[in-house]
Amino acid sequence: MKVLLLSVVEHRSSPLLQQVSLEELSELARTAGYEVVDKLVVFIRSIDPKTYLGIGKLQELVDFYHTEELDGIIIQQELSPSQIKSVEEKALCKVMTRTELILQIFALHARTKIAKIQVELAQLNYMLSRLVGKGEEMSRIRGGIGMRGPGEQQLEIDRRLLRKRIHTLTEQLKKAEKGMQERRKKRRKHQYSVALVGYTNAGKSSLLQALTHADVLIEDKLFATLDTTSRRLWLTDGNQSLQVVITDTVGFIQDLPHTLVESFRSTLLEAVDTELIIHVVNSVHPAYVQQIETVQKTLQEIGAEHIPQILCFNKIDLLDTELYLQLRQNFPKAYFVSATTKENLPILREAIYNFFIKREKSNSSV
Ligand SMILES: Nc1nc2c(ncn2[C@@H]2O[C@H](COP(=O)(O)OP(=O)(O)OP(=O)(O)O)[C@@H](O)[C@H]2O)c(=O)[nH]1
Ligand SMILES: [Mg+2]
Repeated sequence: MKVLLLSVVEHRSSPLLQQVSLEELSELARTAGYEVVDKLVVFIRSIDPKTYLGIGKLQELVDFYHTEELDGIIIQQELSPSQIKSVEEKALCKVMTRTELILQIFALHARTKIAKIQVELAQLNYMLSRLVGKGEEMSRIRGGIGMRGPGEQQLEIDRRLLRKRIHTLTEQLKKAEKGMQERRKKRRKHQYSVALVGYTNAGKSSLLQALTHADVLIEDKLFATLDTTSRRLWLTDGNQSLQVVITDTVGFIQDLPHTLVESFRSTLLEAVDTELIIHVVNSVHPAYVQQIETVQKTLQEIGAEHIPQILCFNKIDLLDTELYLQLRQNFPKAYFVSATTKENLPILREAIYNFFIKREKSNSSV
């Protein structure tokens, strides 16, 4: 499946960031199984209401890439349904937005019943929001008065069917979540808990495996993990020992589609409803600073910003010495580990241990 990737931007602001997010779009496309023939940033003076990127630019792309021979074009920006239709008519191939691509990956990777329901809900809500937009576009064309056209009647039917299915799924999800919460509560009783949180592909599952020898899915793909996995972790300082439950979670991404955040909110909240968060960072990613910000923002969005965090830079085996020293200087309180070589994992274990021991002491002294 051959695709062309486009990011259409109005200003020439921060070309580096444009490049990084295009690189991420490319990773997303690869994860979904597409072959990327080319990726480019298209600069425009202003958004064209009909085709978004403007008919001239579009024609250039169609001629240069023979888009009719491609399986699709994936666009970083959120085009309206009518803009997508216009581009499709001109390019003679399917056009998809980044949101749709992410939804597709989630659908591909969902394994448990609960994840499957959550993904379908997110997809349907996205479709519904697009249909609502379509209705508005239509009524604008009609000037707001007059008879209902056949197209609009169909829209009404589609909308009603979507809403019905959304309602059924929401009920199913509520039931499944309740069961999950109860099971987890039982498990968590009298147990210390930690969550591994971070940008997608940071190495959260690898760390869980390295720390607990759990058999979890690790892939060089975005959103490999959609279901939360919990494992036991034994920590000791030679005298005293304690058991901690450590949970792997779904990764975060910049501009995570709103409907996905909504659908996964309860799972995420459940997963991070712990005493401690280990925020895992891919230390060799060129945009690691933005990735840290995105994770903090998402934690805020789900109401988990108050939970104490340990910042943990992973993949240090790939870092050159200079960068490593620089990072250590910039983040003096952070931990620097490698899930692959297991470097510094004992120090991380010690930090987790100390966190709970300290808390225990302060609790008993109150
Ligand atoms: N060199 C190196 N590679 C690592 C390290 N940790 C993880 N990786 C690789 O990074 C990729 C992503 O690892 P995962 O553990 O699946 O990452 P994740 O954060 O769970 O990703 P998602 O579940 O997709 O959000 C895999 O190819 C791992 O082999 C590390 O310390 N060093
Ligand atoms: Mg994972």
